[in-house]
Amino acid sequence: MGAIENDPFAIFTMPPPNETPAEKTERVRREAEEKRVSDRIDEEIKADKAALKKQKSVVKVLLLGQSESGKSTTLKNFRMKYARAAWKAERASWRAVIQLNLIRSIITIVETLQAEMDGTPLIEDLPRASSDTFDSASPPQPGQSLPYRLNEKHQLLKLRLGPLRRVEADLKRRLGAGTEEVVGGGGGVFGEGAGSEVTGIVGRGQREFGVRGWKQVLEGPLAALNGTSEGRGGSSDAWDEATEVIASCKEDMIALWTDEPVRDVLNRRRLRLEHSAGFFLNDLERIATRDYEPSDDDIMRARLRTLGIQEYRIQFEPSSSILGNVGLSGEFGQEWVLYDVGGSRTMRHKWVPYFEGINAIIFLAPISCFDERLLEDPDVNRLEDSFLLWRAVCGSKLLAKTTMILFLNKCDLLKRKLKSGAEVRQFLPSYGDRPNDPATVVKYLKEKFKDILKQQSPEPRVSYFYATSVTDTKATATTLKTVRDSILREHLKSADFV
Ligand SMILES: Nc1nc2c(ncn2[C@@H]2O[C@H](COP(=O)(O)OP(=O)(O)OP(=O)(O)O)[C@@H](O)[C@H]2O)c(=O)[nH]1
Ligand SMILES: [Mg+2]
Repeated sequence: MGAIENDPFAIFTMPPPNETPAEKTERVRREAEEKRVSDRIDEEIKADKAALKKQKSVVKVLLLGQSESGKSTTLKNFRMKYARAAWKAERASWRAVIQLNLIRSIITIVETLQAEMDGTPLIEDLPRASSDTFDSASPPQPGQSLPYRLNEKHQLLKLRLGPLRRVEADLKRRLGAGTEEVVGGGGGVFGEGAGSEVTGIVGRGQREFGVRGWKQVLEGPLAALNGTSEGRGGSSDAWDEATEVIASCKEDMIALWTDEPVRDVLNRRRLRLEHSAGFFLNDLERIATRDYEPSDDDIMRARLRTLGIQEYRIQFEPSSSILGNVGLSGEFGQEWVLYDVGGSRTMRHKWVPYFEGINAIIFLAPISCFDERLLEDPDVNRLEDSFLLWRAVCGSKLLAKTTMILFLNKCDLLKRKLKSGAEVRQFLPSYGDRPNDPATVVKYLKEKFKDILKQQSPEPRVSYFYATSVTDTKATATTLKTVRDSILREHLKSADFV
């Protein structure tokens, strides 16, 4: 059989009849060139396909929620469990952040005492929430009618704790360009119209410190500890000086924090430091020492506000993946990118560009703050803000197919708050006469969030709801394992190219 019978297309590639030797040479050269171009195109297509497959095989998760909802803490849990080496390398660097958190609390107390000594009037009740479903007025605080009894001892403590201000400035400088003081502002649930880069607040004597790039910040002190951070103007000696001053102030800090009249003043001024972020005053004995090393729990509780968007990569071990269970191998789904965002209103306009191509949203709704208001907008109840935000996220067309995971967070604080007498129905009238216990509150709020999801989702979608306290690393590890496997399972289902 000839070539044409074997290959019907051979007729198109056969040499022309009566081809001269020169024509043949030219034809062979041309065919070789065409093959080279064709092979290159094939290679490029193959590489593009591989890149697309790799890109599609990467799992992308976005952490959303208002400021102080626990997004960065959830990320820390992920990294502690699944990126152990990087987590360990950063551990020492968190010491500076925790020391700064501690000093901030002390300075807040000193300033509050000063206001009391100066006779500065109590902050008036802030305006009521505009919503008719929430009542943001604070209930009367215990101890409001107690007389204050501040004396020379308090003046003396204030004097002796003065050097902490210098340490605060030093720590801030040392933590570097990645951090800055922040204040509030910005309207709209996604902070629309808030074009400016952050900056502002904070009410009730609290001040906060933000971080534009965790890595920058954490590398700063670490480099300083290693004596290599000339750019940040510091040697480890100067670094140790901060620790030295803090250690030498330990007894005075304890005296201040455990003083009964001081507690009365804090109550009168409605300053509940033990409920606020970055609270370490009950750990002074352990932390205000020369050889303090942060524990995992300390790092979870450390507070550093996120500014902008932070991206973290986690490479899961093949053995720790569910891939084997579903009969898949290779690198599919092992690489994850987690995006941590700043949650205050001025920063929310930056979220939307990240919605595209996201596999799952982990939305943090702190449910203990049913009686609190947004720092950046004191007219808005924090729980109400979470409902509005959840509504907007669930209703986003870009996220129509995204798996939604809701963490009803800060359950530990909810328990403490309910135990101390705060009543949910006082702030959320629709709660009605239901029992004011944590289980009922969690159940009620979970249903509310579920209803919103159902109403707002453009099409039915996969969703999961968890009651969490993400500072509890052990319980969170279990939750994260379930979350990871659920996200991966959905990702595999949608992976039509595998
Ligand atoms: N007690 C308790 N504290 C929590 C919990 N979750 C977070 N926190 C603390 O709340 C503070 C704020 O948490 P972050 O994770 O920094 O909050 P965020 O959502 O990242 O806030 P932004 O970066 O401002 O958007 C930290 O000091 C945490 O340790 C929780 O479940 N229980
Ligand atoms: Mg954060």
